[in-house]
Amino acid sequence: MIKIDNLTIRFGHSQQPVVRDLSLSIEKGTAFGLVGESGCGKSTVLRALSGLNANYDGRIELQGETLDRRRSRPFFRQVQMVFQDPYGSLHPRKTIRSQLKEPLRNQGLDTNSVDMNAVLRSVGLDPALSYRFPHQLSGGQRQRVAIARALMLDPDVLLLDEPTSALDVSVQAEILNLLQDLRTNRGLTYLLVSHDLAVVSHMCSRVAIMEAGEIVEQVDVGALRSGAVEHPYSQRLLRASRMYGRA
Ligand SMILES: Nc1ncnc2c1ncn2[C@@H]1O[C@H](COP(=O)(O)OP(=O)(O)OP(=O)(O)O)[C@@H](O)[C@H]1O
Repeated sequence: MIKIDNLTIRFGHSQQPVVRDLSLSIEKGTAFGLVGESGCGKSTVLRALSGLNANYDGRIELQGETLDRRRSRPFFRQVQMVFQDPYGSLHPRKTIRSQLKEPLRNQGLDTNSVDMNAVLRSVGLDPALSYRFPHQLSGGQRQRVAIARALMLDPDVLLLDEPTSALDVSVQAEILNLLQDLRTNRGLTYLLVSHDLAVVSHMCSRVAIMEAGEIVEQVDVGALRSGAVEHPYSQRLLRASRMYGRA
């Protein structure tokens, strides 16, 4: 579904790239995790893939087609992003209803062409909440709204940037389970960025471990769960995680 070849990203005139020669591929209908410590470049990869940053070297393919650096409208029907902080990603003075219609407006589609109430129900929200503003919802409800907005165009791929790390621990599991169910029911493909090995091991079948802009190792989730990682950095990350001792 997604193939990234030799992605390199620099900011400004810096010689030192923030992401260096990164390659990975993601099978359709699977969830792929990108993990690593804060600042290693995970979000930068996601932003390049999503079209938010067109300034990269290398090649990104979607379903076998190389993407133009300036993404076209159809790209956004296929690929949508969910950010870490739903409060920041939702407009404070617009109702949920109005914000859910935005992706349709951006595509020049009739805003009544999608059954918004059905989408809201599919993320576990009562459609009556759509007349509220973001501050009138809980953190978990807001993230459900952000997920609903990403689903309005019925995409194939969701790019998930730390989708639960701004939430209470009790709510995190609910949102992760929701994302799991949505992927299965809709046949979605996920690229999930997280600093939390427990989250990626719960959600993903394949995981790339990133250190300072480079992937040091890619493993199946079984290897992660059993501690069978080889690179010293991966071993250190595993020892430091809350998964340590559970394997
Ligand atoms: N627009 C930008 N201009 C300059 N430097 C940037 C820009 N965006 C990111 N960086 C730098 O790139 C590096 C990687 O940042 P990035 O946000 O991708 O890391 P991350 O692994 O996602 O970390 P976190 O989990 O904390 O978000 C950091 O050193 C950051 O300061």
